[in-house]
Amino acid sequence: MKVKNICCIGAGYVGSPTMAVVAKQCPYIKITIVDINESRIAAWNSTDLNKLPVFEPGLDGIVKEVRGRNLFFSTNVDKAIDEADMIFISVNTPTKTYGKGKGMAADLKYIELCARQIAKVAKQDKIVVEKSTLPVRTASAIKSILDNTGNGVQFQILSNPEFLAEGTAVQDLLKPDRVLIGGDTSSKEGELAMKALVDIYANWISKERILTTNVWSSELSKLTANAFLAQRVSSINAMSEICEKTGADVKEVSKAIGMDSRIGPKFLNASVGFGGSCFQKDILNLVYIAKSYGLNEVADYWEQVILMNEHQKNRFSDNIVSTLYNTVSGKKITFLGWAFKKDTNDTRESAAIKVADNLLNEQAQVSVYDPKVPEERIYTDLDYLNTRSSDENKSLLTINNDPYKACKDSHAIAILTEWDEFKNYDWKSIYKNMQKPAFVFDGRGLLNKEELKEIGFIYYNIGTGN
Ligand SMILES: NC(=O)C1=CN([C@@H]2O[C@H](COP(=O)(O)OP(=O)(O)OC[C@H]3O[C@@H](n4cnc5c(N)ncnc54)[C@H](O)[C@@H]3O)[C@@H](O)[C@H]2O)C=CC1
Ligand SMILES: O=C(O)[C@H]1O[C@H](OP(=O)(O)OP(=O)(O)OC[C@H]2O[C@@H](n3ccc(=O)[nH]c3=O)[C@H](O)[C@@H]2O)[C@H](O)[C@@H](O)[C@@H]1O
Repeated sequence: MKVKNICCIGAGYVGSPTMAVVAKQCPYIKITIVDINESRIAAWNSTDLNKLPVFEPGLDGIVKEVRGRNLFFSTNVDKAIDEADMIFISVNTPTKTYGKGKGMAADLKYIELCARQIAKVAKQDKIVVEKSTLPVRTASAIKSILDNTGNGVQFQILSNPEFLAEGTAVQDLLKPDRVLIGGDTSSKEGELAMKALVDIYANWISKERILTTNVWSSELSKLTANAFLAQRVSSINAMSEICEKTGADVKEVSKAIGMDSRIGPKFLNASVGFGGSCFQKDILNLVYIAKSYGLNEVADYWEQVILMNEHQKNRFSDNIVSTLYNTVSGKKITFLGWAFKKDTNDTRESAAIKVADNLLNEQAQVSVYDPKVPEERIYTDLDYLNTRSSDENKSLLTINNDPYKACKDSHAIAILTEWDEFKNYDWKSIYKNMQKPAFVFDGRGLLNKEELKEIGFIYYNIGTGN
């Protein structure tokens, strides 16, 4: 079967870049991305490419090329489902905030709504692809809903988790390390459905990189990959604290261990803590799954990755307070960066949020500059914590579109995101306009320590003694 019409439910950070790249590489497939969020769809349809809801290097060019050709954004979910041969579900699967599994399990209500809607609308056989990250065995729940509430048509469920990282999404999609497709390997229909999806990717990805497995292995591999990646960050962050106490330098340690080909050099940058919408959520989900099978030691093992990450964020803000003579009350502290990593406007679970909250508890005046994150997003992130009223957050935290103004008169600068532009600032002029002594707390090991010290800054880096 050759797929000619795709519907993708969910126009977020995954659905839209992924489908834009599929549309670019497969001009013969008509793709409609649908979402219930009208303003998000309107923004994807905006003629001003700077207004696209997701900032990703290279994405605007691709959207310009394919939008209106074979890629469409719409709120008409039923129509797109009806017309499609293959439907990708790429909706959010956040941590549950209520009921059983609160704070740990994945909330699958959006997934279930999609399944019920597909079942209601579909009048011909469809292949349904799980693109969202899901707990292992979710495919059986989706299948049960589709088979029991559908119109008697046949559904094949595939798992096709996404491994793109934000900030490099386009490159990751064009040249993935691998594509993973899980399906029903025991039936002819299952094999055919998998082949239909393999054939789409094979338009630009070599067959050796397209891996097919049973559906449970595919679902679990996604959670496993994120757990391993996050574990590496927590591991190097744990070493960073030992480095600070012993005079070792975490960058040198990373380099030394990374040259061992069994360890490898990537993902060994010590930081203020990992953020992003998925690492924490997916590990919590894994911990919940382990606990639900009574595997308490397994659950505790993975939970430690999150606990270490919390510790890293707290110890960063604690260090700011203790270094500034044990009080930051009324002192201006400037945050350079709010996004959870560079080259994205995404702030979900960004370390900056927790660090800001801790400092605001100490009555600091926090001033924020981020090149891509809009002002209202920053306040929404803080308000979501419910630590203090929205008015209080607004009075304690200010946002500035000019980094030099953001830094003026501050006692300390904290680097929360590794945006490249921070390296090229005129640090002499920033120093001149700050309170003295002027401190820099580099949560990303981004700046040139010697240069800053030469200017007069007192400079703290994660993972090096002073
Ligand atoms: N953000 C990332 O880098 C990655 C995310 N993932 C996974 O992909 C999934 C989606 O993540 P994001 O794109 O970041 O989420 P997102 O929150 O940016 O986008 C999800 C979209 O789905 C829409 N939606 C929810 N229910 C709907 C429904 N019933 N009908 C139509 N639209 C609906 C929402 O309005 C939202 O716009 C999650 O499971 C996530 O774990 C996987 C790999 C990378
Ligand atoms: O499922 C997902 O959502 C995605 O999660 C991560 O991608 P992402 O969160 O976009 O970004 P990463 O580059 O993995 O960074 C995550 C966090 O770890 C931090 N990090 C990363 C690497 C490192 O060495 N040190 C470090 O602190 C980053 O600053 C960031 O806050 C994975 O890398 C993707 O493969 C996966 O698809």
